Amino acid sequence: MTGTPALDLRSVRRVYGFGPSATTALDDVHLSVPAGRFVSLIGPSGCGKSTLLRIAAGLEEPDHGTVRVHGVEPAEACAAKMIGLVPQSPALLPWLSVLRNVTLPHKINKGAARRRERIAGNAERAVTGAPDMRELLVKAGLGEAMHKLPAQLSGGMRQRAAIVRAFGLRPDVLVMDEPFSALDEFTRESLQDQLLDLWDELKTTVLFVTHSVSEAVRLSDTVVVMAPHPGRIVDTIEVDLERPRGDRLFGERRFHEYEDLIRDRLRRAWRSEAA
Ligand SMILES: Nc1ncnc2c1ncn2[C@@H]1O[C@H](COP(=O)(O)OP(=O)(O)OP(=O)(O)O)[C@@H](O)[C@H]1O
Repeated sequence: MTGTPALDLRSVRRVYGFGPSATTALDDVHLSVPAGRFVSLIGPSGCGKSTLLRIAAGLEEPDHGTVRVHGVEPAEACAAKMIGLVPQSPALLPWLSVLRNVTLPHKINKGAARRRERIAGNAERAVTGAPDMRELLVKAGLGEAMHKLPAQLSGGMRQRAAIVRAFGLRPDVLVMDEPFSALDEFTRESLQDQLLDLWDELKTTVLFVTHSVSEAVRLSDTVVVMAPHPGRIVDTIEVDLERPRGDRLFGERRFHEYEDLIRDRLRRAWRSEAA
């Protein structure tokens, strides 16, 4: 897959509604993400982050422009289960144990592996198959909880289960829409650690929406700053901090310099809107 970006959006435009009440959610968006990168989208409310995610995940089509996922159209990538989605609140099936919830997608999507193999250059990932879900649950701190029902878990545990489930199909691209926004700070940091561990092990490309500057810096290789009216990309910042990025990172000057830089770019995005 060398050379073909995991995600490639060119001149993407998305407008909701018509006439004077139309909203340009995305205007002339270009984004190319090499395979294996962790990219965060950050920006004021309404700047089109979720719209961009939905378009990248094939849940919505742009009005103009092209989108490719490992060189193919999002619909084809979806059919081959190359794209995983973690929404803001975890949608687990309440009558199934955690273990059955996370293994279910693999069971019902067996045909996807064959489709994936047929997509040029993608055979290598497809044949490696699904990771051991019990092992992933243990890694995510859910070893004791794997036979419990979702209702018996805390919010943070449910979100961890949803992340493990998304990784279960070994998606080439994982899109995550503010998955930790409803959690307290400590749970959030612990989930960031676990997400980074899983990402490091499975080498998935991640597109992650967040409102938290420190979360974006801690997790990402690249932070994409967006501005609204019209929704657009205004800055792309490469985060050149060593990995693994444990708690120690919070004490490092360079970490805070990146936070300051991104806050400054966000302020400019706000000002450009107000002007
Ligand atoms: N289905 C829709 N119909 C009409 N307008 C929509 C629709 N979805 C999004 N929009 C509008 O498009 C713009 C971008 O919305 P989007 O949800 O992508 O922004 P966001 O950056 O994710 O916002 P937030 O941070 O508040 O979640 C907003 O003005 C929103 O009102």
